Amino acid sequence: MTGTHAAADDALPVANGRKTAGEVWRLSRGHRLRLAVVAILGIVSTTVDLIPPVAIGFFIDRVRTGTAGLGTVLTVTAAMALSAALGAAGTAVTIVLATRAYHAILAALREELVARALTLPQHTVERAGTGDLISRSSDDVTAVADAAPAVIPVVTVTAFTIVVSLGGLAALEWPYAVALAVVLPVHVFAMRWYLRTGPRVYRAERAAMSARAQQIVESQRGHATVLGFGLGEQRHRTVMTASWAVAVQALRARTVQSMLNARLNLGECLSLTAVLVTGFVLIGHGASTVGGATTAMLLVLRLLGPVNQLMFVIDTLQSALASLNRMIGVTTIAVADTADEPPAPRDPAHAVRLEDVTFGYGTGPRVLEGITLDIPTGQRVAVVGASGAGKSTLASVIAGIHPPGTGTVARPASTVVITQEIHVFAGTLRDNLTLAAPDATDDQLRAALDTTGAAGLLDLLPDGLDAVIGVGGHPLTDAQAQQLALARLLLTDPDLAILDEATAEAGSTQSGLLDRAADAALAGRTGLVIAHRLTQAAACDRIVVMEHGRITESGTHSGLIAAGGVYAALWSAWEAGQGT
Ligand SMILES: Nc1ncnc2c1ncn2[C@@H]1O[C@H](COP(=O)(O)OP(=O)(O)OP(=O)(O)O)[C@@H](O)[C@H]1O
Repeated sequence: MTGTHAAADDALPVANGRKTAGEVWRLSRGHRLRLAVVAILGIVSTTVDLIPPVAIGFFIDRVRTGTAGLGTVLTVTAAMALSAALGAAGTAVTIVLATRAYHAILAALREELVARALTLPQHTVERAGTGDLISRSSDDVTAVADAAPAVIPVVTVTAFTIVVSLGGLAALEWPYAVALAVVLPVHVFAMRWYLRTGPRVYRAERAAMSARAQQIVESQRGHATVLGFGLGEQRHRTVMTASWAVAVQALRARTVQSMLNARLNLGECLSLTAVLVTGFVLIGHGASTVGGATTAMLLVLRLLGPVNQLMFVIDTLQSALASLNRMIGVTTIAVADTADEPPAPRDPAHAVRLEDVTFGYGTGPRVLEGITLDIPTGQRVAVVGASGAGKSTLASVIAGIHPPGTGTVARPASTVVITQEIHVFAGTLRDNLTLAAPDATDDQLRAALDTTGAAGLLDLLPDGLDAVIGVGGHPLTDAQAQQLALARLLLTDPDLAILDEATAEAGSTQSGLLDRAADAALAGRTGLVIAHRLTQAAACDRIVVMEHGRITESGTHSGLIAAGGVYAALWSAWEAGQGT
């Protein structure tokens, strides 16, 4: 990947300045005519703005030589009024056009970012942390959009004012331009120092914000676990530490800003002094008039105002650029990096085939070791084992969510996984179902709900399929959400269905209902069920037992009971537990 770097091994990439410039140029296609009009209007309105300093100098000289009359006053006043009106109108139009182009380009970038984020494989997002991606598509987009009102007027006006004012100063008397050129390096050094220091500080601030978002998202996502294990205090401390890191980085950023102010004040003082002394010497030698020196001072003031303003918005600009680099970092992740491993060629009689598969998360230890598994088409296999044995990881590797470390995985192209984390999208019940099958008719949607035992949901919701569910709508219970997911599975009609603890959350009254729903959803297709309740496993064609990342037993329920191994022991414990 070129033009981007990852802040840490697992972090999403961040584009460098060159890459960002290239991407912005590409996204500006379609707006270039508008940008050209911005440039022309900007130059013209800034040139018109030069009239007042020249008119004031002219007026002072007339007064000093006693040649000023009512005509001079009227001419100067009219020129200044005309310049103010034309300059203001031209500048306003320039800013409006520039702002429109800015937001149009940002909207295009945001669309690309969201489209890319939605196609990133889960393992890439998990490695980087969901918070990082969320922060880039929320905090960073906001930072870039919020920068517009402050940055656009200043950057557009300043850029043109600098060019035009410098030209005007040189045309007046070259020593003025030379005097300014001598002290200009102070501004340049201030700018260079800031450009060197600012992005680093702002990047660190944004990274700290990402880390904080990640901690908050994890605490909320794992709410049940946090409560279950009494981790509230620990999570609170973790979020506080992450928040404090944001505060420290924000303080650093504001310190850098204050140091910039000090440098700007020094530059301003030196520039004005240099031009004032030059004017004094030139007037003394008869090379300039008092009016000319006044015009020069006014031009320098005109120039310094925008230069200082530019420095102040560079602060916002740097922050926005750091965010822009992070946004573009996501959009430019190479497709090859994100493409899931294609499933190995498969034998139609064997829906799933794993050969000597190993897997570990990131640089962590292996959690799957030497897994060889064959699931004939149409067979329903249950995976059982202790917590942490690797069942969910195996399901993810089979589903293609995580590519295997070594070994090969073959699976049907059409595979659907249902995990405990079922997302109900904010929208109608119909929207939530047609995600899986956009062309499904209402009858088909109702039939899917009926098959998964969720037809009663339609009676509960007065608007039926048009009822709004999810955030801001009718809340669904966990069991209803699972039925919805199973109905989506039915509508997708995949060759392989993987149910990872899909019914484990259910209470005892719901579990029978969900077992039947899962049974109906799996009917007639190859299934892999990560079973926590052994009755679910017992109903499968075959059971594989996992221990410490390995498959240690495999067989039918009765065969494994007869073998008297780990499964038999688990079953006895389960039966004993049910009896109490
Ligand atoms: N995203 C992850 N990053 C790092 N380690 C992980 C991740 N997910 C799981 N693990 C680790 O991998 C090992 C296997 O976890 P896995 O969730 O696959 O087990 P499991 O048998 O499904 O457990 P459970 O029944 O508790 O869900 C565990 O040691 C777990 O801590």
